[in-house]
Amino acid sequence: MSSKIKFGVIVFPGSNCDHDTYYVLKKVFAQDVKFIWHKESSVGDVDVVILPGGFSYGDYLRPGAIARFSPVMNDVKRFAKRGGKVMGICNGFQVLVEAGLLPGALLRNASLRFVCKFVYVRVENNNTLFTSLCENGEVLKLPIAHGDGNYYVDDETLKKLIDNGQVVFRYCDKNGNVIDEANPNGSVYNIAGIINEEGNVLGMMPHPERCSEPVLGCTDGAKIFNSLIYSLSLAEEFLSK
Ligand SMILES: NC(=O)CC[C@H](N)C(=O)O
Repeated sequence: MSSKIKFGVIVFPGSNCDHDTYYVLKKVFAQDVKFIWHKESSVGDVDVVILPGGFSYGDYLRPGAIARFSPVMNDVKRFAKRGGKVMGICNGFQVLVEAGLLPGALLRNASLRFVCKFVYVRVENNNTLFTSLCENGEVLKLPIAHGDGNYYVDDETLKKLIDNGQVVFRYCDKNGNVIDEANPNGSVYNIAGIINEEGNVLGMMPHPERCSEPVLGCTDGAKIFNSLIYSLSLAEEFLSK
């Protein structure tokens, strides 16, 4: 496996996981990473765009509702449309939904409280770029920290998401049982992460960048970044032959 994958981490005013994401990709996974200020008109020459966690525009109005108008978002849409890989983590997921790159909405947590803790999610589809090194049914332990993580989608779209394998992660207990008690925010169908129909845009509420090295007490997040890096490197190797 040859060259490095080029990541771009978008920085909105109020992003606060941009540096964690940059650090993890650069230092833990030894990939190429650059920050992309939200006022840029282009994401430039990158393989993957990451929309990081945080409180873009202070979560005013609704999380992600203002960030979606940032100039760079036009190019993120263009990039995604032509197959570019996009990953939204927490606030990034909220921005992707507001921008219409993923279906549904992220509502206030059912508890009306900010929830910050480790949760378990079950991998529902390992046939994605982001989960290729996971098993179907595998349980990952990941941290969440959000006030608006309550994923909502109408019944018809939910059925489509399920039928198409677009539900990638669901909140579960540590044995992989998807139960109400394991749902930290009231998300419909215990959804913690989804992918678009084309398979190149992923949004997830948990933070893999906060649990990708042993010093942080958990390394399950690394499985997601490693899957992505592995999948893209394989594709690159294949195309170069
Ligand atoms: N960790 C984050 O990205 C926070 C997400 C978001 N602003 C919320 O509180 O819902």
